Amino acid sequence: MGIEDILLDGESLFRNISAFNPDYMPDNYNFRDSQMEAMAISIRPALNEGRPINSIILGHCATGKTTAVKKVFDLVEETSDKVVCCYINCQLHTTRFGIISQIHQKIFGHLPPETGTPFSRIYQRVMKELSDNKQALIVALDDVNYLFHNQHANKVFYDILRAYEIFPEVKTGIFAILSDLEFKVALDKNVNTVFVPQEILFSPYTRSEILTILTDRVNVGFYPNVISQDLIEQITDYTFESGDLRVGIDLLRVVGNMAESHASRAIEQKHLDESLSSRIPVKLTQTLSVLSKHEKSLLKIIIDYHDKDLSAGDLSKLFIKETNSSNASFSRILEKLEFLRLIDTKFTGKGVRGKSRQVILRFNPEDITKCKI
Ligand SMILES: Nc1ncnc2c1ncn2[C@@H]1O[C@H](COP(=O)(O)OP(=O)(O)OP(=O)(O)O)[C@@H](O)[C@H]1O
Repeated sequence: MGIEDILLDGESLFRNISAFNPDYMPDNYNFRDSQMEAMAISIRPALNEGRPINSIILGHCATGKTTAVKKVFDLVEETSDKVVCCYINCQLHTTRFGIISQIHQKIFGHLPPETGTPFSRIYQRVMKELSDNKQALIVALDDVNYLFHNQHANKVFYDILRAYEIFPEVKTGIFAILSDLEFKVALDKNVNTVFVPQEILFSPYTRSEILTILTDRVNVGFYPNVISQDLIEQITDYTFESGDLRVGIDLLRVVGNMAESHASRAIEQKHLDESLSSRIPVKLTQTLSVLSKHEKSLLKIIIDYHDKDLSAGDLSKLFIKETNSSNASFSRILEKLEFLRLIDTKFTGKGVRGKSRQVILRFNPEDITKCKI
């Protein structure tokens, strides 16, 4: 097939390819009723001028936490205008200013000016509006562990939860979403004075639940008979073993594309085999996509020299030479890469006062290179 044929060939196996996108909102959303009820119960007091119940929403990755929160928020906003529900992705918004700006956007429909307006003025404007409208505010902080990095969590929680000290009428609550149970202890440490939450737990999906979810997605995303039951079962096994539902949803998209690129009318075993052999972990792709230019540069240097056993000091010299940045910036970025769990650092006992550190990649360097950072 020539390139033109590929572009013009209207025939597709996908009825709705967006069903495999990471942000797709499934109409059919099963197995999470009890968690969604618990969220509704936490929000209910706010519908009657009470204070919402703070909650921590815990569960491994891809157990449906974000989707459940967004669905409940939509339902609340359809039911009542007494509560403003604001969902914030803390991977993207990590500062007090960034977070209050998102709340501002939710309330006023636009972001505040990025420069020149101090935090306190935006904060007052937001809270005054809520107070005038007698509205409560619920903020869902997704992947809240990203706020621990620069010790922003405590301030952000304080900003939101202590609004009543200045505006007694404003009732506020937080849903803190965490996918790594280890971080729960860190959250307690970071915000224990202001945040005493109830827990809403998202347990991992069973194999049969995964099968149902993937089958639903197949029915929305592909035309009938594009994929056999046997292949769906194999993808279910692979997903169950990986412990990440996103792997299965993404794999469906990849095998569909693979079959299309072979101009096949259906997905075949060889397409699945080929897709599995060239897979990049989804989680890795996601993490790499939020890195800045300098963060990527340092990661590339670490990859290039990963088998040379260089110390952090050696890497620092290479990084400074390539990017013209300072040693402080090297240390900050190294710490961030470690925080994102892309690398580990280990003291070797060598160097000045035994402070020399070795930097170890936590991922297969080939996988990172495949992501074309
Ligand atoms: N019960 C379900 N039914 C259908 N699709 C689901 C269900 N649970 C999760 N998904 C799908 O799995 C993917 C991940 O879900 P979601 O982002 O809500 O999980 P999460 O727990 O917030 O993940 P993370 O902690 O990694 O951010 C999404 O594509 C979502 O549509």
